[in-house]
Amino acid sequence: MRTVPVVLVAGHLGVGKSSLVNHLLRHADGVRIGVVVNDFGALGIDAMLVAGQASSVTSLAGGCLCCVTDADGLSAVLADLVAPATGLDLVVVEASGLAEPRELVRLLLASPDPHAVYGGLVSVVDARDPDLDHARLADLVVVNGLDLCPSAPAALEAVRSVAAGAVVGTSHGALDPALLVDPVRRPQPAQLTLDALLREADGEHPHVGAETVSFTSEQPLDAGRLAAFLESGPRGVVRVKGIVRLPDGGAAVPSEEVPDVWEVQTVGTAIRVRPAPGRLTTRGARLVLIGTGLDEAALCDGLSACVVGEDEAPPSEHAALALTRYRIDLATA
Ligand SMILES: Nc1nc2c(ncn2[C@@H]2O[C@H](COP(=O)(O)OP(=O)(O)OP(=O)(O)O)[C@@H](O)[C@H]2O)c(=O)[nH]1
Repeated sequence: MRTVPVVLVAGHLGVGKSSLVNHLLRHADGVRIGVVVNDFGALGIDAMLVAGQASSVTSLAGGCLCCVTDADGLSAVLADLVAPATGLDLVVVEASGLAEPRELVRLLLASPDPHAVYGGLVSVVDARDPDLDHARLADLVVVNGLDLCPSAPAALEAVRSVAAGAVVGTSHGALDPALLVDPVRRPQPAQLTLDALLREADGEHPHVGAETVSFTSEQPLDAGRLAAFLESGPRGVVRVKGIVRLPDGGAAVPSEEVPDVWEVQTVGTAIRVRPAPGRLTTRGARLVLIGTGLDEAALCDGLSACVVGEDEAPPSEHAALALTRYRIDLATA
C-alpha cells in the first residue's frame, strides 16, 4: 500500500515556519506536497496556493493546532490529504507558533490512517536565540535567520551540542526539499511551469543545497552497530535511505518474518525500516546519506565499522531487533 510521510513543522511565533513551507512548495520540483496550516495567516498563503499548484492546502482555523484539534479532527484532515486519489508525495503540517511540539507529535502518532506514516518533527528555531528545548525534541532542527545572526557558526554549534537529530542552518527558510523527500520525476509540460517561474524569481535567497554520500558494502551489516550509528544522528546527515542485509544469524532461522534484506529510511533520528521489496537486493548494503556539510570519510568510516567481519562470531538470536524494532510500512517509491 502506498503511504505518505507526514512531516510536522513547529517553532515559535515568527521564527520562519511559513517561509520554510513556502520555500518547500516553490522548490518542490515535481514533488506533490499537501499542507495543513493552522490559520490562513498574513504571510504567504496565496503564494502557497499559487506556488504549490499541484498541492492542496487545508486550514485548521481557530487557534493552536494542539489545543483545538483532537486526534479525530486532525485524522479527518489527514485522511483527505493522504488518500491515494490525491497523489500527494508528502504532507507538511505547519503548526501555529503557540503549538506544543510534543502534543502535536502525539496527535499525529495517534492518527490511525493506514495511508499516513509519521515523517518526523522539523523544529524551526531562531538563530539569534534558539529554543534548545525544541532543538532537543526534533528529528531535524532548522536554525533559521542566519542572515540576521552575528555568528552563524556559533549558533549552529550551540544547537548541535544539544540536538539529537540533524541540524541545518537557513535564511528565509530556504531548506532544500531533497532533505525531506525524494525528487519526483514527472513528465514536464512544454512551457515553463509556474513553480519554475517562481523559483527563478526566488533566486536572491541563499539556498541550502543537499549533498549526498553513498556507501556500499559486499558484506552484511551488524544490526546493533547500524542502529547505534543511525540513532547517533551523524553530523550533517538529514536523511538516510537504502537497503541493508543483516547477517543470516540475525534471526536464528531466517524466515519471512525476519528477512535478510531491509529497506532503511531516516529523517533525522526518526528511523523507519521494513522488509525490502523483492526487486531490491544487496549482498551487503547500499545506502545514500543526504544532508549538508557531510564529512564523507567520517561517515563511510562509521558505516564501515558496522560491517560484519569475516571472523566475527555470529550475532545472537535477537540481535536484529536493534534495527527491526523500527519496523513500519514505508511509503512506496
Ligand atoms: N531577515 C530574515 N527574515 C526572515 C527570515 N525568516 C523569516 N523572515 C521574516 O520573518 C517574518 C516571519 O516569518 P514567518 O515565516 O511568517 O514566520 P512563522 O514562524 O511562520 O510565523 P507564525 O506563523 O506567526 O508563527 C516574515 O516577515 C519573514 O519574511 C530570515 O531567515 N531572515
